[in-house]
Amino acid sequence: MIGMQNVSLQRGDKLILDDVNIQMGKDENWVILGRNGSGKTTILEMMMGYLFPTKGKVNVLDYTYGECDVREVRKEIGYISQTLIEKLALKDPVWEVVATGAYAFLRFYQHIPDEVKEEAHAKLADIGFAHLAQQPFGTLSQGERKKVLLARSLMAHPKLLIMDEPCAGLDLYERENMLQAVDNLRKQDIAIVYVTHHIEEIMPLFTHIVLIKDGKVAAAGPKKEVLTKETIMETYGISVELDWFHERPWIRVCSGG
Ligand SMILES: Nc1ncnc2c1ncn2[C@@H]1O[C@H](COP(=O)(O)OP(=O)(O)OP(=O)(O)O)[C@@H](O)[C@H]1O
Repeated sequence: MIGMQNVSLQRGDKLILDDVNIQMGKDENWVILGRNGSGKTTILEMMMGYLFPTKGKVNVLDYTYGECDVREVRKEIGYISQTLIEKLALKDPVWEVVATGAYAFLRFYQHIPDEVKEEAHAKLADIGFAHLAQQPFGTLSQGERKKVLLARSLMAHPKLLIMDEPCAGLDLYERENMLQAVDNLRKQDIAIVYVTHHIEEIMPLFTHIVLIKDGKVAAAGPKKEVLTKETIMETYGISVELDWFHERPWIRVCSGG
């Protein structure tokens, strides 16, 4: 599904990624964890083909970057980030914002085909938002906007969905609501790559974790092997106790770093 082989990225004197090797298989859903500035977003941007490595190779789906048309790859990937929310039209009705996902447009300037309209309404109904369809996007809460973005990303029937901190800034209720929508994606044939700062967001659908430290892979593999109090200490420099409850990891901090 995704392969990064000996990937490094140098910007001036700074080695942002240092010999990163990650192999994400089909039927696996991955979480990327790491401290601020460790290189997580840089990795996502390489997966999207927005950034190219100074060394190494990146394969996504059946494509190899550098040997394919990046626009073709992007058609098969959904990308959810705060930056995208900021670019969408706040005055447009919610269903229209969802419909733009079918073409990766930011807004429509032409007729929207009936079947696209219908699918947008159906996607909103799937997340329990049929009642919000006509409301201007800008009037929604942050949590509602993020769920709408999720519905929008599914309009293009992506094979891969990349999510950069989709729960950032959400209250407990909105976060759990969003996480449930993410977990429900298990019913669809989509591989997910998810970046977060919050370990408890690792929902049961996630199978694998990669820990990034200072631009390097500190550990990668099946979630229960990779996520331990020792690896958390190594990555974050904080001593914790870790418990799995309802197939989600929860941490208790023992002492500051
Ligand atoms: N063009 C650039 N020139 C120099 N350094 C850069 C450049 N772009 C990013 N960086 C640095 O690369 C590092 C990794 O950034 P990145 O945004 O990938 O981190 P992150 O793990 O996503 O962080 P956060 O969790 O805070 O979002 C940071 O230290 C950042 O300052």
